[in-house]
Amino acid sequence: MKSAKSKARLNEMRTPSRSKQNLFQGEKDPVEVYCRLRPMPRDTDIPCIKILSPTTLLLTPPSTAISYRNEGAKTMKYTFKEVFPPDANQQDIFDKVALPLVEGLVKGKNGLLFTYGVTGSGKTFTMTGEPQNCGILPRCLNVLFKTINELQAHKYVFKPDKMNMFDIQNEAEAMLERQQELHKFKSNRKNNSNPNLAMSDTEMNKIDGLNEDNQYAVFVTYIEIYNNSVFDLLDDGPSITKNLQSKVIREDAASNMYVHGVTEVEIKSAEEAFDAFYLGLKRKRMAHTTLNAESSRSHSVFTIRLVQAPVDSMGEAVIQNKEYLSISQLSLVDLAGSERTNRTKNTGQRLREAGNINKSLMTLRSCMEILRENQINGAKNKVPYRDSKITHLFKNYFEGHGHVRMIVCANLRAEDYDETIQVMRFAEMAAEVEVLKPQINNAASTLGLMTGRRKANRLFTTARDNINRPEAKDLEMDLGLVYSLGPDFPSLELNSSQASHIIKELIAHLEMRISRRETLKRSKALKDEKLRSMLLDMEKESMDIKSENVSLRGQLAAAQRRNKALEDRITASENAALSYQRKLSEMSEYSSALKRDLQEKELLLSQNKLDKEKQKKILERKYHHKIAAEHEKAKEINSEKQQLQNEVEEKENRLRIIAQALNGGRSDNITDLRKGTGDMAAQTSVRDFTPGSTPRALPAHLLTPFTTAPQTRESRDTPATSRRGVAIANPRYKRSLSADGKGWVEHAPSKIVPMGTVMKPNIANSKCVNKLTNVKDITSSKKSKYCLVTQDQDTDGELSTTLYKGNIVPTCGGGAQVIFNDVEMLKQFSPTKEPDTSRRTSGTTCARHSGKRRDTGGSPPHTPSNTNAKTQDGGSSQDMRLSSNIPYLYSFA
Ligand SMILES: Nc1ncnc2c1ncn2[C@@H]1O[C@H](COP(=O)(O)OP(=O)(O)OP(=O)(O)O)[C@@H](O)[C@H]1O
Repeated sequence: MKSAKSKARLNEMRTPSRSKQNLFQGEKDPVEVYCRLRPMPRDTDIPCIKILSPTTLLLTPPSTAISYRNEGAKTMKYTFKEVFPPDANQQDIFDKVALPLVEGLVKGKNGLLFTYGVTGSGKTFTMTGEPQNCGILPRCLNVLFKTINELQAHKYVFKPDKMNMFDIQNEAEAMLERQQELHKFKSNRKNNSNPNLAMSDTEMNKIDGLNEDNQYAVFVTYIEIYNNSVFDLLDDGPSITKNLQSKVIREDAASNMYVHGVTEVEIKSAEEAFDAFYLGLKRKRMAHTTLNAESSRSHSVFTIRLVQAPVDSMGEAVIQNKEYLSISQLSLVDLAGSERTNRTKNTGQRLREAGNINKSLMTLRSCMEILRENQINGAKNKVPYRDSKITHLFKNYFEGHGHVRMIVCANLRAEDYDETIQVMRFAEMAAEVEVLKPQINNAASTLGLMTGRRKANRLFTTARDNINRPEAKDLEMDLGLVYSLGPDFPSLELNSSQASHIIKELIAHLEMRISRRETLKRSKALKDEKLRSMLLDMEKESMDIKSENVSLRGQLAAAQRRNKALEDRITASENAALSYQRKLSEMSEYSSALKRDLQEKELLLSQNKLDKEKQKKILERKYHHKIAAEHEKAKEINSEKQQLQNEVEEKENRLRIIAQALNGGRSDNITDLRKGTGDMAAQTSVRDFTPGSTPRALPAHLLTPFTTAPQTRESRDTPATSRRGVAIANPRYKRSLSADGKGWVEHAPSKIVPMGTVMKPNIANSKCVNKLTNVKDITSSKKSKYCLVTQDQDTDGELSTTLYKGNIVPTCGGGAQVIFNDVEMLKQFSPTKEPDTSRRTSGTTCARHSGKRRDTGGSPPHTPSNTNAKTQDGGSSQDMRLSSNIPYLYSFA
């Protein structure tokens, strides 16, 4: 119930249309209006159009639309010749809308196709298309050239006369112009091609029903109507954006409208046509609006004119008569988008553009309306074609003869509803306008020329060429009249009584003809048989060839596949090689940078080397000087040493004399010595020599540090103020050597080097101590000898053990003192070392130095460990760390 109601309401709302009777009266055709819906730009968009059937649309106003406010939610239904859904492809649209127009074009009919719709609804997409998805225009050119391909006249045979008509030139004139053009082309070659617009040859089929007895030529013009001025897009002059002259629209002798002085280019192939189109496209004014980033702001008109003229009876050259020319044209129009200026928010130039666009579309609309009214009511209202350039130019289509088709492009989305509804109304109204059916001008038929003459001529030429070929020499050919039955009939006039002989003659003639006919029949039958068998052979051969062809095709396809694979591999390897080359060049750059670095560093290095050599030479020179100086000094020292040695020897001799004197009690000797030695005698203390001990000569350097002042017997009893802390030995308390037990106190280092490596004396009846902490060790009556053991490494790296031996003498304070009187050195030389001849004695040398010293308070002797010697009566301890190996006196006061 509800659906019936709404259906009734829909019917009510449909705009008034004329009855079918009116539409198809007489020799007129209505304007055919198609609708193409473009896919919605965003998934979130809400549609306002629904496809009810392949020809009908339903529009529902959204609540935001102006018409919703005025009329409420009234749905509108619109009918078209066909509705193309959003997923319709370009080929479908071309086949259904444009192909019939191209067919009409080759048959001499005019056609007009325009796209109409709001901005961004897909007009340009439909007309031009996109790379790899061509629109109507490239497809029209493609199919046209595929159709007329071999039937084209040579270039410049037809030449525009600048007044919308054409002249016909003979072959010589045309050739001259071609040569001139070739010359110009070479010097001024430009490439405007856009390969993306070109289509593959296999995509299009050719049109059937072409008059093959005509020669054809294609001319194109491409104009733009911008701000109601006409501009030539194929003009090779100054750039379209600079100071371009607008063109005027004129009427030619046949009352056809045309753009005066427009560049009309003769095109010989689809590629040339694309070049021309692309050149024009580049020049088209494009501007951005807020609605569409690439919106065209002008109407563009691409016109294809096809000129055709019949060939002569020989089927070769065009008949040189303009009257037989047939000119048909197909105009493909991409109208600028209609838009609501308050919605686009355009200002200034853009606002003016929009105003002009809308005005021209409005004029188109009112022209259509008035035309329709005139056609319906028979009124003769003036149609305002001249109000706008676009309507002015297409006046002929509406008043003259031609097919007019329109594609209405529409957006499904609700936000475009208000504009879309206007477009739909215009489309509905345009569909009711009628145009006269185009007439076919077949001037050639009035010439009385046979049809198919061109083909016949071609076949004849081919056959003649074949006969002249050398391989056709042996071919059996019957080029004369094959089936003649003999001479002409004798006279059959029976005008006398002897006519019977005429009858006999006739009978004989007829019999002869009959027999000849029989012969011919037999020969024909034979020939037929021969031909049949020949045909059979040929058929067989053809079958063989076909099967061979199939297998060859298979092989070819396989080879092509292989080739393709190889090509792919080659491309891949080329790419890889390229990348390797890049890497190689990078590496070589890097290596050359490294080499440069290396060279710089080598340079620096050699510089440094030179500097060092220089310094070395300087140092060597200095060193030589120093060595020489050292030699000099050594010589001096040696001589000094020699002198000193002499002195020491002399002193030793004196000391020996003193010792002898002491032992022998010869005081006179002492006196002599004192007299003789002066200071030297005073430096040596006689009291330090223990009776019974073996006097030994101490080296001078061991003696000197302890003898700072001459000592006398008196001064021995009273210690010098500087030696106040040191106990004085009291010879009265001295134990006799024979009485004591000759026990040894052996003061050895705590860390003794293992016996295997260092010499160590074996002292019998000894007590070994590492530290002298207990005074009883030396004051006990059993120990009268003291031996201090040190182990050390000499300057040659040899280890030696030194024994400092002495007697323990009790002091008057109850303590004890040690008087060193012997030094024993045990050394072991390594056989691998360079022997020191001065010291070596069959592998082991014992150096023994003896001497007696009286402690004079000098530096304490060296001990292998830190030794604190405490005095017996609790006196202060003494640090005995030493810096030399010289034996001293231990004193325990
Ligand atoms: N049927 C379609 N399928 C896919 N994309 C489309 C279709 N129609 C239009 N488009 C896309 O929509 C955009 C606008 O289309 P187009 O430029 O053809 O609009 P227009 O009506 O010519 O605009 P204007 O009037 O401003 O020139 C383009 O990017 C185009 O690719």
